[in-house]
Amino acid sequence: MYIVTAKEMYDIDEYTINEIGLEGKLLMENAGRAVSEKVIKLIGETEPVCVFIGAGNNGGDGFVIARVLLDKGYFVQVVQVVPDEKITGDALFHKRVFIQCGGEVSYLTDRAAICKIVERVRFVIDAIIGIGVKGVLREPIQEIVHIINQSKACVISVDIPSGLPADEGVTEFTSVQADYTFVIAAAKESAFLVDTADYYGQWEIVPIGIPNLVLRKNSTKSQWIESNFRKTIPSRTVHAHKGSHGRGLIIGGCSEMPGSIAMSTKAALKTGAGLITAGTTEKVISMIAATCPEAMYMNLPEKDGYITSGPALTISNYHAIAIGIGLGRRKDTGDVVAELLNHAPCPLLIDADGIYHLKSHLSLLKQRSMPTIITPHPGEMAMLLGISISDLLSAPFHHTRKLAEAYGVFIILKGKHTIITSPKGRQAVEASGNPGLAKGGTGDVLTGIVLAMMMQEQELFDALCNACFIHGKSADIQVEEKHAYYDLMATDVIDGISNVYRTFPCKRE
Ligand SMILES: NC(=O)C1=CN([C@@H]2O[C@H](COP(=O)(O)OP(=O)(O)OC[C@H]3O[C@@H](n4cnc5c(N)ncnc54)[C@H](O)[C@@H]3O)[C@@H](O)[C@H]2O)[C@@H](O)CC1
Ligand SMILES: [K+]
Repeated sequence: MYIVTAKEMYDIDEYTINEIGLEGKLLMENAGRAVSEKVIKLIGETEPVCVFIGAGNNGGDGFVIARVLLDKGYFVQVVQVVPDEKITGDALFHKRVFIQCGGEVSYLTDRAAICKIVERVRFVIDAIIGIGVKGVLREPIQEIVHIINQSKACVISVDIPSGLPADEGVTEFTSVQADYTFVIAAAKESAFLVDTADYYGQWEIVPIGIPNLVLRKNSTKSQWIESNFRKTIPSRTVHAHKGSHGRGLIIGGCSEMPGSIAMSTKAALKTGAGLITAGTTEKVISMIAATCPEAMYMNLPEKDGYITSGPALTISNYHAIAIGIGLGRRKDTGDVVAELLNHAPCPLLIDADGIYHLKSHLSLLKQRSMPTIITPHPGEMAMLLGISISDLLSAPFHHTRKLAEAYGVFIILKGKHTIITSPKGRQAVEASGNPGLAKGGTGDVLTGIVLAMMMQEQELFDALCNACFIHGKSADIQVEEKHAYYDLMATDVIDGISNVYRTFPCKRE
């Protein structure tokens, strides 16, 4: 499930056509057929359909769809929204084939005529513009898009809702609001962004015969889905003992936030960590020890209820360390974060208040010889970058990659579409989870899950993706089986980890 920019998609098309030898006309035929199949499943047998067609290859896909539907006996009306001379190349080829097969094409831009057609059909297929859109839609297409959006018809977009940019970073646009989008060959970046994702409606990718190797060669991003989880999650061997699955240390907690470290610790153990030590203040230990009897505890020095650095903090004996949850923002607490950045001899995960302190110690990241992972939400990420949240969210792939590459850090940018980025710029989107997760404590649970995954035998990037998958799927299964978005609690997400392992057993189990 690759994710591409418009340029990457054009490179993929070009390589497939020129190097692999699959002609453009054939790809268009495949695209139109693949979308038609989905459309037929969606609309049933007798519904009249109107296909709106623009000047480029997206319109060419529209002519193929119109032909396939006509051939299957549907009443198909084709509205071409540009003059005849604009239809060229492969699109013109498929327009001629459509007409040869008995199809009729009307060139229409008149508002009244278009309103009349749209009122009469229950389904509109939007093949006006695809990934070739430049800037805000010009007239008369903009008005036609408004008419489509105001109609009661169910709108099915081909590849991308017309007018919507494929790439991140474009903030001004007018777009078709689709109910369904059948995306050609690979997902486009805009399907994962806060301001553009909803225009797609429900969407799915349809393959059109582009070889996988071409897709792989030309994209650096993909979606992390169930099959990735099943393939990469390591099995537990029968000879394993608690030391085989990682000794982890979680540092955090203060008098006001004792529960956070309890949840991270529990989540780490539930995810499969062998041994977890919670490093926190004496008071917090006394508050949480009974809730998590499986954990060990490290009593850390404190000042006014917050952890400070001191000799009690021993860090040499762990496979991975997490710091930040419920830590507080005092300067001397930040010194503990700096100490770990300087001396932690293992992978280090920094979250929550740890990320706040990291802002003053960013340069230390570059000199670490072991990996560092940060798990910011958009507010924390924007703070690290010194930009606004809206700027971050308009181009999250770009901004996270920039920070990851500049500081050699792995980043999990949390959100509806969580983006995982490696220091080399590899990126994955993990999209499980639901609005029930928008609640205090769920980030602490994720930290525990990530720490546990970091200590299992898998590539670190895969481990981070799998952690996000476990967290999101746990919430999804809980909501499917016994909770609602309202009452899902962070502790329910911990309990639900069992469901994830039972629902998606790893292949060797
Ligand atoms: N071989 C290929 O390249 C394939 C391409 N495919 C389809 O082709 C699409 C890309 O095709 P194209 O590159 O021809 O581009 P599009 O078909 O997306 O759109 C280009 C047309 O839109 C017009 N346009 C752009 N911005 C506009 C604006 N702001 N206002 C009004 N009109 C505007 C342009 O004048 C141009 O005529 C994909 O989205 C996909 O649907 C598929 O058929 C598969 C194969
Ligand atoms: K379209």
